[in-house]
Amino acid sequence: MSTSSQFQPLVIPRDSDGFVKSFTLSNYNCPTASTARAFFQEYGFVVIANVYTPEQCNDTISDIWNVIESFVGKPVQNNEQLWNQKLWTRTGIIEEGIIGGGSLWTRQILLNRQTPALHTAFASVLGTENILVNQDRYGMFRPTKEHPERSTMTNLHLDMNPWLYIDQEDNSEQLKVLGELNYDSDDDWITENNEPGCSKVGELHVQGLVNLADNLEEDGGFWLVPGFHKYLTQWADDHRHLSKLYGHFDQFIMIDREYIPELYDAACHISSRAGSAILWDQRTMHGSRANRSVRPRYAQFFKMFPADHPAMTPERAEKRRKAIITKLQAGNIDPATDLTPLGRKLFGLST
Ligand SMILES: O=C(O)CCC(=O)C(=O)O
Repeated sequence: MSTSSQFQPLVIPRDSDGFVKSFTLSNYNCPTASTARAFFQEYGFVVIANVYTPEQCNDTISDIWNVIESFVGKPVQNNEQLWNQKLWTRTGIIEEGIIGGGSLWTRQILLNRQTPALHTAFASVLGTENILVNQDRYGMFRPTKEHPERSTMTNLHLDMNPWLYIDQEDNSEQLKVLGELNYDSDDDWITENNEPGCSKVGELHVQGLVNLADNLEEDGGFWLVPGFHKYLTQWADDHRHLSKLYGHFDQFIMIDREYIPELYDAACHISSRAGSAILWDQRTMHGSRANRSVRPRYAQFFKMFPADHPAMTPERAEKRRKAIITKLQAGNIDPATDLTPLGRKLFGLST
């Protein structure tokens, strides 16, 4: 008989419009940053408001459509009839509403990564301003109210392997995987995201997204099990039988409702306003709900991590730097003039 205690999901504070409580940060040292960090530690996530300006949200939505139209090969933004399954299979991971297969490298997606308020949000939660930004993709969920077949898959997952996380004695596997990255494939950037090391070392890993339009529960999008980050090690130990469904070294674990109905019942949609960032602890069971509304859901995904992480050897940092410079050039971005000093640091081009 299991002696483990039962997980009690937390109730999330919301405002009168149904949006989850958010924090506005003026800088890394402001008193609200400590309050936001305490909220993150308690709930496993935090919403930071006003990270992108309304103009930046609109420009980024336009960029998402440019990317979609480049994938499908014709203009579709203004004709919803064309947002059909046949065309959409060309846009990325259609079941999860992800635009792009590996990471994306447009001018807008790259320049967004040097947004000072985004840096402040991650720095406040990570407890250091000396951080690097990853390279990732966009999310776009088509409206489904009149087209249920366009729905994404409501899912819960972890961008890590919870059983490796609790069973490993040290971070040697993480150091090996990250040390072997050559950054010659767009998928390498996703591999970089999903190596949190082991529970005994206990690093904090923080993922995030910015919602580009107001995002209510009926629009679908990001949801999570509040407070799960503190329960992950016990949960992984109690659910070892599920590990057989995955490869030993898999670092993306999506779990169907039939195996964890209690977590699907406990998961909450993190409704937030346009321009808000949602940051979450990588140990938190999370994913997305399907859209049920007449509005698209738009988002950009992130991870940031301390620049002085032991796995960032000089050799790896140099390969990463060269790969980013090549991509910046392809995106018509001159690091000297288009990136800010903060941007050059975040991209790992200067210390
Ligand atoms: O907001 C979403 O669409 C899901 C994001 C997510 O699960 C992730 O980035 O790991």
